[in-house]
Amino acid sequence: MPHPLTSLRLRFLLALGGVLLITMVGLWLIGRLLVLPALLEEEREVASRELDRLERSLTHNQQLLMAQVRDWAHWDDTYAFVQGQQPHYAQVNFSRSMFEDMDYQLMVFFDPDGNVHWLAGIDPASDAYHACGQARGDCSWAAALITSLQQRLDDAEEGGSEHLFAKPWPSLIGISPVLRTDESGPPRGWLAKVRLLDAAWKAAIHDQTGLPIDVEPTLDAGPGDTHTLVQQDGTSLMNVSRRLPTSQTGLALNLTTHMPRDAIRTSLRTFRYALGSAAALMLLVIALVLLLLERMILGPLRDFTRFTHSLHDPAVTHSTPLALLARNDEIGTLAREFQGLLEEQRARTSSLLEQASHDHLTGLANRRLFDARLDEALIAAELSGGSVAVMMVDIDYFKPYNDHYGHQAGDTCLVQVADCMRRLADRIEPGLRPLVARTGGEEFSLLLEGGDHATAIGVAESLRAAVVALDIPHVASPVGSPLTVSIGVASVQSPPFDPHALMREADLALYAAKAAGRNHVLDAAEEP
Ligand SMILES: Nc1nc2c(ncn2[C@@H]2O[C@H](COP(=O)(O)OP(=O)(O)OP(=O)(O)O)[C@@H](O)[C@H]2O)c(=O)[nH]1
Repeated sequence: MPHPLTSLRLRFLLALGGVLLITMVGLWLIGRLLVLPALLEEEREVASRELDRLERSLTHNQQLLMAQVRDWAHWDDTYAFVQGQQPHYAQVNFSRSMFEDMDYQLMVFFDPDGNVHWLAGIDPASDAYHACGQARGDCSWAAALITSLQQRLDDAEEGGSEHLFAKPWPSLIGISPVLRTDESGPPRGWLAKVRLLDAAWKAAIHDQTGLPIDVEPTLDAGPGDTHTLVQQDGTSLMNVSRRLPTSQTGLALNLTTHMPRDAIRTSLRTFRYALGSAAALMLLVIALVLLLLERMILGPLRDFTRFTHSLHDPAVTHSTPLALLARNDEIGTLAREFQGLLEEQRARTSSLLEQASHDHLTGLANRRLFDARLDEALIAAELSGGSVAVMMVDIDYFKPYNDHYGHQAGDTCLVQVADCMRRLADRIEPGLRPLVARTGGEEFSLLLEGGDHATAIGVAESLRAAVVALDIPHVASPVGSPLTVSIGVASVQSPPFDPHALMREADLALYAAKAAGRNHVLDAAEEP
């Protein structure tokens, strides 16, 4: 069994875990380096578009103011008023409520020399409405603003001029020359109207656009919009500002709004959700892959390993599990190849065992096998109280046979005698487990397990007669043709169950049989 740390399962788990990690890091990097910057860029673009909207609102307000200025300035009554006529003009047309309704902070009529002819407005500090002939006394709050206006009177052509002021207050300005109603001249002075970009104006813009707005004086216009992230009441907001140039040199207005970051938060949440889902999906896939790996590869490999391991036990003779052999995949091919090799190996082993234990000429058991079986039989007999009989069979005068008929014929003769012994053994009761062996050149032995002495003598006699019956000519035999054998018989049925002693007895009996004139069967008891 492989070490748990080197097992395929763990290595696959680590490899798939690595893939998951790399994928998640890759996705995270994609989110960080590509998605997030793109979302931020889009958020900035949206913020800039909102600023565009606010700027358009401001411009629209400016144009509206300008149109109102022109309406008033191109009017016969105004034309007369700035020339000192129309004594009730101011009283009839101007009041605090009119200023409030029209969102005017200040209206100033200038004479053709640029001097103030008349003015009216609401002091932003005291919120008091005053109308005056000069920017003094109750109207002194407007003096600085009027000075700025006077510097721009010359810019106002027939159609008038629009201005954005940063100081003294952020304000929209409209200036128009005073003409008759039919817009004929000559101009008799100027009319200027001022609308402050104050809290009321900001609230109105907020209502119109849905965007909070702030306008602050600042130094000079800067390039592009600036975006900053701020936390307000625990909520992340994006502040976006744009510097608008004013008519006042070196001064600008900072137009600012802030927007909730809902869109980017939603997108990021969606991205994180997608990331989490991808991770969960990959985990599921990994679990599934491991499960399939276990079922399709690791499980069968384990079965295979268990089987190959069991082959170390020589008693195991079964073949590769059928489930493995039946597979159509690579493991099936491996199992079939292995089974083929196993069968070849077993056949080779069996052939080697056969060669090692049998005589190649006659096919009978050889001495090694005979001795092994004799040892087993004696042990079994000793344990069970049984008996064992052996007989030694020797062809009479075989040397003369060889000399007379030749070695080849001698071989044939040996095979004939061996076959005769085999046939006889086949007829012996199987319970005696007869074993015929070629134990020497022209010497054979027969083992009977459990046969008593009389049975052994009977078998030996039958064998001697059977060889005679073969009628193999042996004209060179001193005892005369046909070929004969001499047999010595020995048996044991009580201790000691010694194989050497038993074989020596059989040998002595054989010697006695030969001495008795050959073609004889003698047992140990009958030896001289
Ligand atoms: N053809 C052949 N002869 C063999 C083989 N093995 C042994 N022999 C011969 O068997 C003969 C045995 O001769 P001996 O031991 O003198 O015995 P014997 O001539 O049979 O005499 P006794 O046994 O006393 O009857 C020898 O000539 C061996 O060469 C064999 O495999 N083939």
